[in-house]
Amino acid sequence: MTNQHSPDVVWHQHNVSKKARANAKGHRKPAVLWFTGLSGSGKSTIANALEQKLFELGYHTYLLDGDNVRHGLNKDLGFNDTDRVENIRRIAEVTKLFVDAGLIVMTAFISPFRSDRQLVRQLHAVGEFIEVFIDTPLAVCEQRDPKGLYIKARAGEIKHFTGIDSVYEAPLTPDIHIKTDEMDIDACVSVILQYLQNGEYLIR
Ligand SMILES: Nc1ncnc2c1ncn2[C@@H]1O[C@H](COP(=O)(O)OS(=O)(=O)O)[C@@H](OP(=O)(O)O)[C@H]1O
Ligand SMILES: Nc1ncnc2c1ncn2[C@@H]1O[C@H](COP(=O)(O)OP(=O)(O)O)[C@@H](O)[C@H]1O
Repeated sequence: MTNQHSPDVVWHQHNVSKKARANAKGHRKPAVLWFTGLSGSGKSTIANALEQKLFELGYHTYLLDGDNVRHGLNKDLGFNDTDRVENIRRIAEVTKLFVDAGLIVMTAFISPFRSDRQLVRQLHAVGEFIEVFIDTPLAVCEQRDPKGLYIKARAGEIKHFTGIDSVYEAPLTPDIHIKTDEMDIDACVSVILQYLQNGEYLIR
């Protein structure tokens, strides 16, 4: 592994492995559940409910949320395409560290570009990246408008708003496909838990 800006920096191999860290937590294997979908689709709501469920079952989880990360690590970034790409690139690297720590990670970012989500998948080992498409029609998101952002975007007060004047590229083959206009929150969480159980991520 090389760093193009600092070719003399070498990668350190640690004595404690990712697998050992995961097993110490009683996990079978770490993973990142990468939620993607429009604003208001339900990413944060479902990821939160899922995290609570996993936490109650005794798993060590961490939830990275778009709004929160943009208050800290990515507070220098806006919503033009270049900044969104950099936003996802940094988050991807953070998820890699958390997965290396052996955790079950959840992320709730719009992550509108297919190519970026593909890059995140490639950053992780096979089976560690689970793309969760929170598939909610724009009209439903707009009706919900939990933060009042769509109304502002329609009024031209927010520029580059996803689904209005900025693109959202829906996943073509997501690992998990959730339609929130057809299932309540508990049912959405159950579908994801079932996937984790079937994939032998969970042992209890
Ligand atoms: N222009 C524009 N477009 C989309 N969203 C906007 C915008 N401006 C602010 N917000 C708020 O920021 C949240 C999305 O941030 P993300 O980091 O997830 O976006 S991205 O992945 O970089 O596209 C998003 O949060 P969610 O509603 O939870 O998706 C919005 O609350
Ligand atoms: N089945 C469902 N799954 C997720 N959210 C739902 C569902 N039905 C209604 N909602 C509501 O939709 C809104 C989704 O908002 P939020 O989770 O903040 O979306 P996002 O994080 O994608 O922007 C919340 O007000 C939530 O209560």
